[in-house]
Amino acid sequence: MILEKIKKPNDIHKVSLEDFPRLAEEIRSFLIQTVSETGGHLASNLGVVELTLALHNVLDFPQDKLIWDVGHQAYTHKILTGRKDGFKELRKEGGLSGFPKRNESDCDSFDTGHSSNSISAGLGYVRARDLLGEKYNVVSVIGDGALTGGMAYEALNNAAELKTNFIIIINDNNMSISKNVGGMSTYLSVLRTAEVYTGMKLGVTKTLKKIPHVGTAVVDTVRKTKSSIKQLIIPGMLFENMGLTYLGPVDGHNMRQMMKLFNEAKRVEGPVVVHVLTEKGRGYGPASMHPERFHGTGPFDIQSGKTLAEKTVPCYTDCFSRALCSVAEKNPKVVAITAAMPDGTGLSRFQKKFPERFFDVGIAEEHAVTFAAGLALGGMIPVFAVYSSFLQRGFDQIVHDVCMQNLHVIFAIDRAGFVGADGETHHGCFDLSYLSMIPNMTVMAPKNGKELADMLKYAVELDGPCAIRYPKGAVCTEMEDYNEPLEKGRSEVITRGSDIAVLGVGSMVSVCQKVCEELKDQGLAEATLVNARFVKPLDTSLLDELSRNHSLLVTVEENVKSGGFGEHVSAYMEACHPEVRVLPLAIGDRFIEHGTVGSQRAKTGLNVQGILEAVEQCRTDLEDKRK
Ligand SMILES: Cc1ncc(C[n+]2csc(CCOP(=O)(O)OP(=O)(O)O)c2C)c(N)n1
Ligand SMILES: CC(=O)[C@@H](O)[C@H](O)COP(=O)(O)O
Ligand SMILES: [Mg+2]
Repeated sequence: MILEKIKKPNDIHKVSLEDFPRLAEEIRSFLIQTVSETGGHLASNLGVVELTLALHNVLDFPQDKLIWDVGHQAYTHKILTGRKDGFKELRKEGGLSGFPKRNESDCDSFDTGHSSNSISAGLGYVRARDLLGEKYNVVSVIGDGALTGGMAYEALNNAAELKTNFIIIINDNNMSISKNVGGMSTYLSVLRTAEVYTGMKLGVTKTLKKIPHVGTAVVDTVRKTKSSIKQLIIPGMLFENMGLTYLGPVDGHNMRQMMKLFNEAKRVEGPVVVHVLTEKGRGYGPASMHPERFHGTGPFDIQSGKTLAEKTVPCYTDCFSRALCSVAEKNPKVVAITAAMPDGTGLSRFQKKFPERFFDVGIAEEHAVTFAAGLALGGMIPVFAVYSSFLQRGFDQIVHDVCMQNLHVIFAIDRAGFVGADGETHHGCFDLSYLSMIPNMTVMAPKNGKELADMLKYAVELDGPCAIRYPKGAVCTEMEDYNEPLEKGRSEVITRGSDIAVLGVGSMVSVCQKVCEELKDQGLAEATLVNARFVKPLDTSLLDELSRNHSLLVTVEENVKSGGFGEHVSAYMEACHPEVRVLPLAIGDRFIEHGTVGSQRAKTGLNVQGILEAVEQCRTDLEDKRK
């Protein structure tokens, strides 16, 4: 095994070029075997094996800086930097992260997880390097999907002014998670067939030279200008016209060609774009045939490619997906938007049923929000289905373009709360805070799948901006008999008791129900259980009512404490009912790394045991104070 020789960074330099294809094969077998057991991002990683080998061959770690956009494709980089043994614990608590992490290795130059920021980060490194008079290479690797995100263009625009070396690699596999979309994707397709243009270029040169007296001079002049004759033939040489050198396209599975080009790129005094063509899922039949299914996968059977999930339980995404189609059938104004995640958000079903009312805007959450604002003003009812953590990108647009104009835009926010194996970059634990502080916004969270469907119907009828946030994973089917009609800003009381009231938000309601049962089993008076339903507007009339026969209100939410539901309740109670103690339970002021959702909830005290302990502690404090 050649792979056995790779124990630490730069060991690749000891491998002879002839052995590279075998090494690539060994890495692919290792990746397939490992990910089939642990789950992870397989297809993208299989596509960049040779690209990573070629890069490692021309770079030195840790002094050179390699920044992987999104970072889901950095497995080979991890293997080549001495982390192969860690793959047994890939994405598990305390184990190897699925993304680059500076605290995991000094060969990881930037922590990533969200897309389209690698060029900005790389450019920052370049400017710092030059200011400090240091000498190292900076390489940002960005996928064709990530290149649909606005930040990438802001960075390219800025990078164009550089006079020193900065290598930007476009890893073009003609796929985002799903089929890539938009004009840039089309443009890359044109460049992909550049051999055709190379042929034409020679042809045109010959033709020009045939023009009597001036032909040769024209060719020479064009050659001498920076623009090169290529521009006469390739329509819109976007990168070159901007001031970046464009090299490629090069076969991303041909290591010799890539290394030659990378070495050339290192010599360019300025920003250089190297266009590398790769195949997503390469080397594993099921993944190359279904790259979207193997983009991120759970454990699977290598032979058949089938996932090993014991049984398929319906998830919130599925529930949302059906509910949306149902409201869209009744209301032709309902349109749906995704930022490159039709499968993850469940919009694929809508896309099939209502193709003309479906919009995939690429990985462009900021644009999606303002696009929705325009749709709303034009008379449609847009539903932007998006993961909580990715919506963070669109914050200003929510404030400025949607809420300030009080527009009827619906945000269907998936993956709200902990997400497990993807870790801190992907948790949706800020949305309750960053949404509920914006004027005009209504913020809801359903206790179960049935309520999610009801909230969506309600949101379509409502006017003004509105968000519904729901968690990753299996849908809660408990408490389905509790389904009072939704009323703006009104919570739902599930059980009425006294002394202690437990107010849960969304995913935490079923957990709170178990807490109340436990409290009852402990011989305490029956606690009141409240399904908050609305985080904004706050149900202040219920809080007034609860203040009459409760001494303690416990709020529980899968969101950071700062700016969350609990803080809003605390502020109100302090102002209006200071005699009632509020115990806000939420995520503390820190990032929670990868693991299982269960362990992440336990770590932050958001499980039955954690809540009971906090309540017990609080009651003891109250008792002590009374004495
Ligand atoms: C801001 C943001 N939105 C959405 C995502 C989800 N996401 C992760 S990878 C990906 C597709 C990336 O495509 P590409 O850059 O071409 O990489 P490939 O998977 O093809 O290697 C998407 C949409 C994300 N990580 N960050
Ligand atoms: C890398 C990335 O951002 C996505 O692939 C993400 O991991 C998808 O998460 P889900 O598996 O929850 O859809
Ligand atoms: Mg791609």
